Amino acid sequence: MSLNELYELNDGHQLPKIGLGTFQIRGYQGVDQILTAIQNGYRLLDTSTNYDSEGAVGEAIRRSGIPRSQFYVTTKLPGKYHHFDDALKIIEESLLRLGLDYLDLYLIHWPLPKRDNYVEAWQALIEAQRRGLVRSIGVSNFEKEHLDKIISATGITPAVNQNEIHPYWPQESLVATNQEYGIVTEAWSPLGRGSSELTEPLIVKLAEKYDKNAGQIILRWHIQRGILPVAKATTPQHQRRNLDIFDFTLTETEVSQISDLERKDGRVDDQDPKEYEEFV
Ligand SMILES: NC(=O)C1=CN([C@@H]2O[C@H](COP(=O)(O)OP(=O)(O)OC[C@H]3O[C@@H](n4cnc5c(N)ncnc54)[C@H](OP(=O)(O)O)[C@@H]3O)[C@@H](O)[C@H]2O)C=CC1
Ligand SMILES: O=C(O)C(=O)[C@@H](O)[C@H](O)C(=O)CO
Repeated sequence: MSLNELYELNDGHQLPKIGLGTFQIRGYQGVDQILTAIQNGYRLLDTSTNYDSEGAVGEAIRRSGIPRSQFYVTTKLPGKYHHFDDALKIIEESLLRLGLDYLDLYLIHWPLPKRDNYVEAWQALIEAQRRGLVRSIGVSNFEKEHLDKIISATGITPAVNQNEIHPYWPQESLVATNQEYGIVTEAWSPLGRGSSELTEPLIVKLAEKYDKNAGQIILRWHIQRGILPVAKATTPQHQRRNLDIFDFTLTETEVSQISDLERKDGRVDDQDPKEYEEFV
């Protein structure tokens, strides 16, 4: 397996095995940090209208001098735009902010089931794909019941579900559901947002065994579970190391041992998709 291998999506498109998260990477400094990541080899860039980093992502792509066709750009629909016409307009706004004429992947950021407009939002994404604004469409933070509802209402299965996944929150059941439905799972906060997961004795022991660092062990665990981690890294050394995870293999037992680090309160920020309301 190598960095150049791609995940195949259920709509015929592809995605790299790992991406760069851009939550809180913005402004001129953000452009520099994303440009460095691109120079270090990242081609999948994950942003969101909610992050206010779409401008920095687009500028870094332009400054890189690398053809747009080599990038995989993802952005996401905020909850306040879960209505059909609004969603299509904000997708166009994202394209304007990024300075691109299509998106590779567009996700509903959160289902917001209390508001219960996510089926209408999904219908808008289907229309955006039909109009050629986006290549692939997917969801984020959707659980089985939310997936079932949009699939039965429209007959269209998302290509991707981006979920919170890290060693304290491995989400084995949801990952299995995504797999059963032919949906590629992306992991957000794949490193537990740089928390104590990186100093867990098991992770440190495996890092020594494989002559890697803790972040690389965790990212390798995602890859061997068939998951696409979207890891944020502003430090150039972290950026480089996080791509250097394709020259070793954890044993099946080690993969299971890392999953066993699960905690009941393992979420990074207590964001339960059944309850969570976006901050805007
Ligand atoms: N769909 C959704 O609802 C959500 C999506 N996301 C997406 O997921 C992305 C990643 O999640 P995020 O919450 O940012 O957290 P991550 O789990 O990616 O952790 C990022 C932190 O880990 C540090 N780090 C990165 N690599 C290493 C390494 N090799 N060793 C040690 N530390 C390391 C970074 O430091 P440094 O910056 O110094 O390199 C940073 O502090 C977001 O940026 C966003 O794109 C996030 C939350 C929710
Ligand atoms: O970063 C994102 O994509 C989010 O959805 C945010 O909610 C993030 O997880 C967060 O923690 C904001 O405080």
